[in-house]
Amino acid sequence: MAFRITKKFEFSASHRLAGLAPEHQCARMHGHNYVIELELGADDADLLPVGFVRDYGELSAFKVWLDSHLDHRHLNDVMDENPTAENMAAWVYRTWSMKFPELTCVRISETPKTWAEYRPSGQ
Ligand SMILES: Nc1nc2c(c(=O)[nH]1)N=C([C@H](O)[C@H](O)COP(=O)(O)OP(=O)(O)OP(=O)(O)O)CN2
Ligand SMILES: [Zn+2]
Repeated sequence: MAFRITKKFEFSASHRLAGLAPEHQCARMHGHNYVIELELGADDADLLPVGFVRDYGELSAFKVWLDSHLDHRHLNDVMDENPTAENMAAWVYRTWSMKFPELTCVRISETPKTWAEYRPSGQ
């Protein structure tokens, strides 16, 4: 795709990761100040006449959902899957790609040093 736009959002939440050795630090409940980025794309022919892939302002619906569903929540209570950054990125993609068909990638950061992304093949 020729055009890509991204918008960044933030939320805070706790989690614990199942399936790790008991002494692994992430097996204990702990929290992160998460950063999440949505990437949307369009080919030249699909750019809106105004010159947008999609108006950034329309992504405010995602912020509303984030604040009500994830912010200051315990992610193990919210998600059916283990709340790793990878699983979260894929879950958010599945949840929002219907609303935003231009969605190409979801990126999640748990710490300033780490990023996980979900980008279906071909996107
Ligand atoms: N591939 C993944 N690895 C880890 C995930 C994950 O979601 N995907 N999650 C965690 C923990 O939840 C947490 O993010 C800790 O990460 P880590 O970078 O290991 O923690 P630190 O900040 O303490 O690491 P430093 O080495 O001190 O910077 C773990 N792994
Ligand atoms: Zn963690």
